[in-house]
Amino acid sequence: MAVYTNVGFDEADALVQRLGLGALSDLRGIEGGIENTNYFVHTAKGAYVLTLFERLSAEQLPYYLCLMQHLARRGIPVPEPVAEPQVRPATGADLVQPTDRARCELLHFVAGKPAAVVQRLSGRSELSPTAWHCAELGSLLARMHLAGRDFDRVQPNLRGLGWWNDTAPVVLPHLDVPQSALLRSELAYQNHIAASSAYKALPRGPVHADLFRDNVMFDVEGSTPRLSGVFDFYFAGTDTWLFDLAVCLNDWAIDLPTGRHEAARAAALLDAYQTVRPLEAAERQLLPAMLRAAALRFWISRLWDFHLPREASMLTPHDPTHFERVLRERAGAPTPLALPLQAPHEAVAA
Ligand SMILES: Nc1ncnc2c1ncn2[C@@H]1O[C@H](COP(=O)(O)OP(=O)(O)O)[C@@H](O)[C@H]1O
Ligand SMILES: N[C@@H](CCOP(=O)(O)O)C(=O)O
Repeated sequence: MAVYTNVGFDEADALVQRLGLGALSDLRGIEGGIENTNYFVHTAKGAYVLTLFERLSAEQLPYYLCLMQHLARRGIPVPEPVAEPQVRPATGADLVQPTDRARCELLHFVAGKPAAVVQRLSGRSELSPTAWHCAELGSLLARMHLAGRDFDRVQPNLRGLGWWNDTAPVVLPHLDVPQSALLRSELAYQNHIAASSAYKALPRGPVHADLFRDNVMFDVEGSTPRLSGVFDFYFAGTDTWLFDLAVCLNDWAIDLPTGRHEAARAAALLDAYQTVRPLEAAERQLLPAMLRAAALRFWISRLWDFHLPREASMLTPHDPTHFERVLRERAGAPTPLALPLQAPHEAVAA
């Protein structure tokens, strides 16, 4: 469980009442998660999740909360944040502008921390996905990318290349010689890729950037699992759609003990994605590089969380060696997927 900040019953009750959700009947710290403080909240009106943001600032949060609202309103199964009811002034003269109002309405403060209350999704995560689950995810991911095209806010992926470059020197002292060599060489490779014209041509928009198995829920209808929702948008940002796809492939379509690519699940995910949005030539070309980028991103963040842990009541950091293995696999097998990945005329040009 990651509970960095304890929230009292009365304080949570005051918040949900203010949001028009009725009286609080149950408040429980959530097991799982590493980034923020999360509680399951039950009120007279239903089931919600209260999140206290431990690292993100009140200035950064409207991007994530408004993105969730935007996607939910376009039919993507995303928990919609609960807005603060507006107190209407007697005259229209001092009404706030819609953008500012949206920012204030979705963001709350609890125990001195910025906080949000979102709908609780039904279902459960599937940690041993089949090709069927991967196809459900692939289709949802493509629909989510398309639904984000008219989202009007821009905020970079805060765990993107700049963060990797800044954080590598912080974790390097904790690594042995082969690990340091891998980290340095992969970072150099990713900086080279990011400067290429092929990379600059990649389509981009708001991406989830952390769509692991534990951030997706499935309901079972009869014997058929149906994706019921995706959550935890707090690593989202404006980035390439391909990076988002690579994050998913690296978590949903690998053999976990070895980190090796698993062909049937990867094909199911990719086919379902491409049924909704076919990949462009530059994306097919750079998929192997983005699979490496996605492995590097989570290797660095896991190293950082592991070697520089934060204070929490209970916290189980994720194993960094997993993504070291995935990265070695990806770097050693540059075209693991059944796609025409690199036509001769599409070589990466710096
Ligand atoms: N909207 C939601 N609906 C249902 N369960 C949720 C929701 N948000 C979070 N959870 C539960 O809380 C856990 C931790 O949430 P997560 O967002 O992954 O935390 P963190 O951002 O701290 O890593 C999840 O594994 C899930 O069980
Ligand atoms: N998914 C990341 C870490 C972020 O944790 P989450 O619980 O917020 O998804 C990882 O596995 O390293």
